[in-house]
Amino acid sequence: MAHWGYMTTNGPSTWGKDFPIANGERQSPIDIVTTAAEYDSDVLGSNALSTNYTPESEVKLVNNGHSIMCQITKKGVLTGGPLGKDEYRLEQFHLHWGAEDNRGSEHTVDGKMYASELHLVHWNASKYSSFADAVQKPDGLAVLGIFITPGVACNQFKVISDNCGKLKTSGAEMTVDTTLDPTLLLPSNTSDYWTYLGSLTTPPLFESVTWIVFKEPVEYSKEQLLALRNLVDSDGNHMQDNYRPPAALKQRKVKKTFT
Ligand SMILES: C[C@@H](CNC(=O)c1ccc(S(N)(=O)=O)cc1)Cn1ccc2ccccc21
Ligand SMILES: [Zn+2]
Repeated sequence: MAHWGYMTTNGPSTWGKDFPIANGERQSPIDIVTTAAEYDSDVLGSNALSTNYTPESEVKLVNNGHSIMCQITKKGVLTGGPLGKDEYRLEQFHLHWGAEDNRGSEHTVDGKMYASELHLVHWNASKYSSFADAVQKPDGLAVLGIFITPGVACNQFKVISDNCGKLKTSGAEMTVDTTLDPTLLLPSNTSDYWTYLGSLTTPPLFESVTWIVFKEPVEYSKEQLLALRNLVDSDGNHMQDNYRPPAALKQRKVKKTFT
């Protein structure tokens, strides 16, 4: 089978051929209709979402052919909010972006697309033994979605944007000898978010993700966004517009932690 991607010939509209779950009941991303989201005080009340990440002492970057990914080696824990007492372990983070600032995010807010979307991927270490074990379980994964909008540079993201040029080709990997604190990639307000049950947004599209999408976007500079657009994908083209459009909400409710 032609490897999946984001071109006309192998993009999101073709994924259902090899991955029938593409038309499933809990697919991601979705359009977040803000007026339809339900305020849920017990999601907020019982225990606030909390992150406890250990800064990486070196940064392992991989161009995996459809995004740039940072592999996490230190212990980082996400818990609380919709995750209850379960502790989810940070595994990796990566991004999706557009060829221009008017598109690139996967989730949309009342139809609005942001220039990019950062995903911090976690797996349920309270219930499963590894990422591979958790990846197909309905409560296996939790992903933090952070909207990115053009503005001032994000200092913590510099180690990635400054090295995209060296990760040009698909399969390229590198280790940068510098620290990175994933906490500093999050927006300042991590209390206000939407949450719903969804899936991986790329094949195999497993329906195993509790999504937590922050309301407040983070700013990256134009140069940082341009660095992403200069990456090359597995077909040797510029890696851009690597986002899946919103899937049907079907019988799901989106919850929000703010009024
Ligand atoms: C999950 C795939 C690899 N994909 C991901 O890990 C992944 C993570 C997050 C997102 S997103 N954009 O939703 O945040 C998308 C994909 C590997 N893989 C394929 C089959 C398979 C079977 C067992 C273990 C791993 C397996
Ligand atoms: Zn993603």
